[in-house]
Amino acid sequence: MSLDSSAPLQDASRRSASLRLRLGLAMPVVVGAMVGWFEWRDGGFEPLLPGLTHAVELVAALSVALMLLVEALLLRPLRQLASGCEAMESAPAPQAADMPEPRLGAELDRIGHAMHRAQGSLWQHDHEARELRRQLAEQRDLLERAHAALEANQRELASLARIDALTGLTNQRAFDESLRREFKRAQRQRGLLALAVLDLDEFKQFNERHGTAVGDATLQRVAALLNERFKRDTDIVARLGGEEFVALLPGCGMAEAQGVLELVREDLRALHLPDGRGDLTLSIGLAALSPAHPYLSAQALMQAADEALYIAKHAGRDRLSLAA
Ligand SMILES: Nc1nc2c(ncn2[C@@H]2O[C@H](COP(=O)(O)OP(=O)(O)OP(=O)(O)O)[C@@H](O)[C@H]2O)c(=O)[nH]1
Repeated sequence: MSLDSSAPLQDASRRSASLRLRLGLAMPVVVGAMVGWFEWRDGGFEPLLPGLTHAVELVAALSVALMLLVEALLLRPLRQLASGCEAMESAPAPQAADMPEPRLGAELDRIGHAMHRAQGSLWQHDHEARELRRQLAEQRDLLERAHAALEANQRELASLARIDALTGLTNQRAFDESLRREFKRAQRQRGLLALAVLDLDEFKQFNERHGTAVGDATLQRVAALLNERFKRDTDIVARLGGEEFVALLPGCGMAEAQGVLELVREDLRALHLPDGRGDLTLSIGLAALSPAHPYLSAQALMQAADEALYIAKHAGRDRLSLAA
């Protein structure tokens, strides 16, 4: 069954022509009636009769004018609308693919896609930034730990720089500082300060007989002996190097120091460490600062103790020699 799509349009066109015809007939009647009513109201039908021709002309003119007005304002637009509809109806239906997308919709779509891509990109950047922050925190943590380890190492190094690695005693550098400090203090306070230099006898032979490892162990035992004998907080025992030790005894005079040092010599002999000639022995040089026996400087006191040691060695070793 086929549908005639032009039928409603033809019907509308027919109704438009019929309307025009009815208006053409009704208009003179309506206008005539109106003119008649105005004439009757102003003076009845008597004055109308002589001017009938004039009235007919007036009705005809007004009817034509009204017809033209209706034609221009109503009928012509209606016809144009009808022909427009007719054209739309007769045009082939556009395929969906051929239909251009509305411009606004396309723009909104493009903006939507761009925003979606920007959102993805922002999310990616945010993710990368978080990852970078995490790595940065890790690196900072590592750096802080490395810094702490470095500080600990530096402290240890500084401490090692003041300590003899083999015996754990104060080393020469730290001892020199202590000697200068204690000497000045004793001078200022007119106090006592004893300084002993202790040197193992014939230690070269001892090493050769027992080996360096035993020699090392022996140096450690001597260090322990000295630590045992010089226990006061103010006592300072150091290893100057090789088989040479020192004991700095603030507040200690010559006689008191001599007594303790003789005990140290006995302690060592009691260990019975054979060196080829007999047991290992010590030679000691002792010097002491006192108001009665001043020295000009810490170096002078040290030199006096060294000279006393030299005398002890040349006097046959295994003895304590007092500085003059
Ligand atoms: N085992 C060991 N031996 C050392 C160390 N330092 C120095 N010596 C040794 O101590 C010996 C010192 O020898 P010398 O300076 O001739 O003195 P000595 O043999 O004790 O002779 P005198 O001092 O004159 O009695 C050398 O053989 C050094 O090698 C050490 O740290 N460990």
